[in-house]
Amino acid sequence: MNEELNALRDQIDHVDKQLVDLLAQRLKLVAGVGEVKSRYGIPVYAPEREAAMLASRRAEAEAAGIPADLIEDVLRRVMRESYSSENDSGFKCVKPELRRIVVVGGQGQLGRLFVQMFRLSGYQVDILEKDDWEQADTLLAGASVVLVAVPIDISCQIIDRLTHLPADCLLVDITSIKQKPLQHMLAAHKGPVLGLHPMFGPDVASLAKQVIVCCDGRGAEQYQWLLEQMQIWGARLQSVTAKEHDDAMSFIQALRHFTTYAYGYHLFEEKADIKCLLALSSPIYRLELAMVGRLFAQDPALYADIILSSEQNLQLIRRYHQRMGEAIQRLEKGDKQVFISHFKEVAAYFGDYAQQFLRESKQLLAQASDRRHHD
Ligand SMILES: NC(=O)c1ccc[n+]([C@@H]2O[C@H](COP(=O)([O-])OP(=O)(O)OC[C@H]3O[C@@H](n4cnc5c(N)ncnc54)[C@H](O)[C@@H]3O)[C@@H](O)[C@H]2O)c1
Ligand SMILES: O=C(O)C(=O)C[C@]1(C(=O)O)C=C[C@@H](O)C=C1
Repeated sequence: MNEELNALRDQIDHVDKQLVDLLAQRLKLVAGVGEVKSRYGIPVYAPEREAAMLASRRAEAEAAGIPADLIEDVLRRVMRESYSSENDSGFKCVKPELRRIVVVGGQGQLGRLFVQMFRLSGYQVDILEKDDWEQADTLLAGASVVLVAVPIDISCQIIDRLTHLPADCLLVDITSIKQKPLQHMLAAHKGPVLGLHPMFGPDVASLAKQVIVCCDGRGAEQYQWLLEQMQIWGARLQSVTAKEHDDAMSFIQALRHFTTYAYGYHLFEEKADIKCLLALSSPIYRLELAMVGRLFAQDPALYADIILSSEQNLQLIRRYHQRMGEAIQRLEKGDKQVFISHFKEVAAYFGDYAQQFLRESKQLLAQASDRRHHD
């Protein structure tokens, strides 16, 4: 029996090796695509091409009697590799006549990423770090763009110092909040102003598909090139007002980070045994625990700054706390029907999204499960 099994396994090894060769061939072709795209300034991420390609491969898979989802999963993972490989050829420089770009805080986590992307696109970039302010006047006098990438709590203070930029210089920031920094930028500088919020952390391998929120300050025609440049990097731009941004971030960041922190704090106070919880977890609980645990692997100052950035955030958190109390009171009544009817009201609010989220999370869980191993 073992021999029979071994013979089949040998053949599987052989096929898998062919897969490795095919993937190597594919990545080589993708490197060629990256080179062409870099020359002509074509965006890394090509959603229409992906959709057409996936549709054809799915149909072929079905015809060959294998699940269409299998080839789609494989190709999506392969294309993730394409995005980072296409960074290697650099990017077309949309505005080669630009003088220098100064990134204030350019050695920080996110500042460094922007410095790298600008340099990969052929721009001259200077970094202004915390001990460099003596040379600031010289650096800033020759700048065409100043990008502020300092910690949130000092962002406005730093912006207030940028009062002597060249009149045509573009002033940009990447602070995680937008109304206050944008007001300060408009007050400090009379030229073009743009607020950005990259919706990703420093660990992304590529900007393909990553969202960057853009909030207009002034002089849209003078910063249009930067939007084009970021699209070439593969980013998806979302233009909103600074208020719309901050209102949404109260939910997406402040409330989310707070509830995650509170959940971790609760586990700690309850002395919950993480090892045991993990051993007995379903994939969804493991994923939830991972979402909580990953917060505590990161910089507490960033989270403190985000949550404390506005009174509006604290008010939202207080209302959440109050609603938890109300939900507990309903439970304490011990009336199952009350719970069910309230649950249905909330489900109606989610509407079709509830089903969509169920489908999406199923796929995520299947992928998380692939990565599981005995530990
Ligand atoms: N890290 C993220 O995931 C993330 C995501 C989106 C937006 N942001 C925003 O990016 C900005 C920077 O965040 P980060 O995580 O890169 O922080 P960071 O602490 O890693 O980097 C900040 C940099 O600013 C420098 N700095 C501090 N004081 C300075 C001064 N007086 N003058 C010049 N430079 C100074 C620091 O030396 C450091 O290199 C913040 O506004 C944050 O809201 C961060
Ligand atoms: O065809 C392209 O434009 C590519 O960049 C190649 C490729 C791929 O790996 O197939 C990668 C990224 C694009 O979003 C689409 C397809």
